[in-house]
Formats: sequence, structure tokens, C-alpha cells
Amino acid sequence: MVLNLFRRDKLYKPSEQIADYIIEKTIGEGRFGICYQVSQDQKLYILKQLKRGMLKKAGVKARFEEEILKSLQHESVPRFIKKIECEDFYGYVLEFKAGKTFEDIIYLDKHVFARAEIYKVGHQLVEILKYLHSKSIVHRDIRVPNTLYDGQTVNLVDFGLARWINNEIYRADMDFAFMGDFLLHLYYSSFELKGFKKRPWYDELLLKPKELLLLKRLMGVNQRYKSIFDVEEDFHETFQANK
Ligand SMILES: Nc1ncnc2c1ncn2[C@@H]1O[C@H](COP(=O)(O)OP(=O)(O)OP(=O)(O)O)[C@@H](O)[C@H]1O
Repeated sequence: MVLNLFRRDKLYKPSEQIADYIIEKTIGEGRFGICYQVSQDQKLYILKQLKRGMLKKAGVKARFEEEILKSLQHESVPRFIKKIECEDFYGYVLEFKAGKTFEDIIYLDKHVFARAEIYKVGHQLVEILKYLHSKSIVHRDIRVPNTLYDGQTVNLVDFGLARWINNEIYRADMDFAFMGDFLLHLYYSSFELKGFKKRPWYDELLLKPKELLLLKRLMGVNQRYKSIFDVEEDFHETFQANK
């Protein structure tokens, strides 16, 4: 059955059922879709409902997340379980990944990331990017609401903006500025503003010279990295030097 694009989107409530899955709760609603936590046989999953408006406007682009997730097999990326398509619903079921978003950990829990933990998290992110880029995929949305952490493992979700690298519009190095910005959120978790004057991050954070250069190159303030392997090399050298 094919989704009727002209009907309004139905919002599902806890204990309602879609295919064989029971809605446990709504996690969030964005411009493109609605994200639910669902269960089947007491196991948790994520169900993403794509909005009709977005399916109409974005056309094939709306299906990239699905195609890309189907092509990936990595412990830090949710597995694509199945597509659900009927007159009332278009979406898919994904593996549920443990952990809170870094957004909640930093801004709700007020967790402070020391340098050793920034290294642990950053190292996992580099490994995920190595995998994605080796598969010719650029994520383009690595941000604190799209990364989950349970204190040990980092998981990357939301592949809605991910694309196949074509070295023109979609380049692997697009992920580096996101990675730099993500790391800055971790550094800022321990930052206390002294005085009133807000300065740029590279002036106000207390960073060692190699850390500063790594972040500046990720952010494109200094010459941008060409490949994730160059990032990896500098990342490890930087943190080894700081031990
Ligand atoms: N596989 C997953 N396992 C656990 N939680 C997940 C998973 N996928 C998404 N989430 C949670 O759901 C939230 C929304 O997911 P996602 O960003 O993929 O949906 P979205 O509809 O694209 O939202 P937005 O439009 O706001 O980006 C994430 O911030 C995360 O907390």
C-alpha cells in the first residue's frame, strides 16, 4: 500500500500500535519527522515516522537516510530493522541505542568532561568517521543532540542529512567542522566565564598549542584537514602529548 501524501500526519500516542510495534513514548518531533520509542516482545526500538510534507517536498532525498542506514554495519550506528509503509504511515524501525544525548549530559546533567574523557569520546568519533568515510558517506550533522553516550560508548544517530560523497557538493571534510564544534561543546563543559567579556573560543578556552591547532584545523580557521586519517594522526599526537 502507498502512503496518501495529502492526508494529515497522525501522531501516535503511548500504547497505540503500528505494525507489530507498541508506542512507548514520543522522543521528539522535528521538521522532517517524528521519533518514537517503541517495543516489540519487550525489546526497545526506535520508530521514525517521516512527515508527508517532507516526503512530498524532498522526494528521493527523503529516502537517503533509509538507504544509507541499510548499507551500514557498525556497532555505533543504529541498525536498520525494517520499513513500514501503509496509507497512514511511512517510516522505519531502527535498533535502539543506549545512552543520553550529549546535549542532555552537558546542559541538563551539567557533566564536566575532563581532557581524558574528551580523548575517549573523540577517539570513538574518529573511528566512526573512519568507517563512514570508508563507505563514502558523509554525515553532515554530527551535533550534541545526535550523539548518544552511556559513559562508555558513543553512538551516532540521525542520518537525515547524510549523503554519498561525490567530492563536489558532498565532501568528507564537511564532517570535520562538525567534529570540531562537537569537541568544543565538551571543552566548554568545564569553562567558567571570568569577567563579562565574551571572547572567541580560541582565546577564552585554556588549550595547549597542539589542541588549539587541531581544533582550528577541524573548524577551518587554519588549513582544513584533507582526510580523516590526517585528523586521526593529529588527534592521537595531541592527546599523547597532553598525557
Ligand atoms: N537509534 C536510536 N537509539 C536511541 N535513541 C535514538 C535513536 N535514534 C534517535 N534517537 C533519539 O531520538 C532523537 C531524535 O532522533 P532523530 O534526530 O534521528 O530524529 P529527527 O526526526 O531527525 O529529529 P530532528 O528533525 O529534530 O533532527 C535523538 O536526539 C535521540 O535522542
